[in-house]
Amino acid sequence: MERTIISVQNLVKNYGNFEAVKGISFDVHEGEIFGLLGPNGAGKSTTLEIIETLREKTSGKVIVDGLDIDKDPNEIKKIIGVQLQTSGFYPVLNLVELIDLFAGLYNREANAMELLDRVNLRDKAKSKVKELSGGQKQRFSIATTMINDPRIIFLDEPTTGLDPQARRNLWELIRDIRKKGTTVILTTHYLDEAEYLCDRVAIVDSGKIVAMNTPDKLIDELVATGFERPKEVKKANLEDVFIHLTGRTLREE
Ligand SMILES: Nc1ncnc2c1ncn2[C@@H]1O[C@H](COP(=O)(O)OP(=O)(O)OP(=O)(O)O)[C@@H](O)[C@H]1O
Repeated sequence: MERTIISVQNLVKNYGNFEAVKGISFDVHEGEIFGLLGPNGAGKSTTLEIIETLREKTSGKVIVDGLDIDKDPNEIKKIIGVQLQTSGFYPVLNLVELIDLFAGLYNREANAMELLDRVNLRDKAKSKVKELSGGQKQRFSIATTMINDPRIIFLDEPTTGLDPQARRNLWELIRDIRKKGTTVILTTHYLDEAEYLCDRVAIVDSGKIVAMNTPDKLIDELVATGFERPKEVKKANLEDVFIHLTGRTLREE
């Protein structure tokens, strides 16, 4: 039996008269990668930020690992890791110094080199964030989510703007984090990413969940309605060509 680690019930968020989130409910199971998919403005980031305790909800109930967001937001903060935009990092500090700074804020000891190893950035330990490539910046921001050894990490569009090799590298990193027992909740616009990474997805549209299941079951449900994709005449696509020619290894270093 799966254990529910996040429970969202009838969540509503209004910005003035505008209803950004219109009463959504979902559970995230411990140890899974759960994806929120949806077009721009669907309400994905708003939903994540409410669960992260960074944004006030209008109504509804959110329970994170048994803790009520209205009663124990500070306890929730201790067990989650939130990916920050890399533009927010202090520009004068190098990667090790930034990790030490965050560890201090969490009141924790952190082994900076071990964390950098996990995201394949040991050789950049003395670099500043602005000296990193896009993929390296994303990997570093994921490393910072793990400083407090969280039970759950939140990733908001972790691979947006990355090249195919860097995306695949990040997918393996996210799977590796899950393999070590951390629950992952992420948002993405990329459906191939959701299909490859997520155990279950919720498709959000205009503030409502329109479907929720494993990617496989959602596809089976669509096929059962008689839907058929126009026949693919080629056995590969342009991305296959690109990866075949340029390989899977990271090129950013
Ligand atoms: N602080 C705010 N004040 C007013 N409206 C907001 C605010 N934040 C978000 N919105 C609106 O709420 C809606 C949902 O925004 P949200 O950022 O949650 O969507 P999203 O699904 O994450 O979109 P994206 O994929 O573009 O990041 C949008 O219409 C947005 O314009």
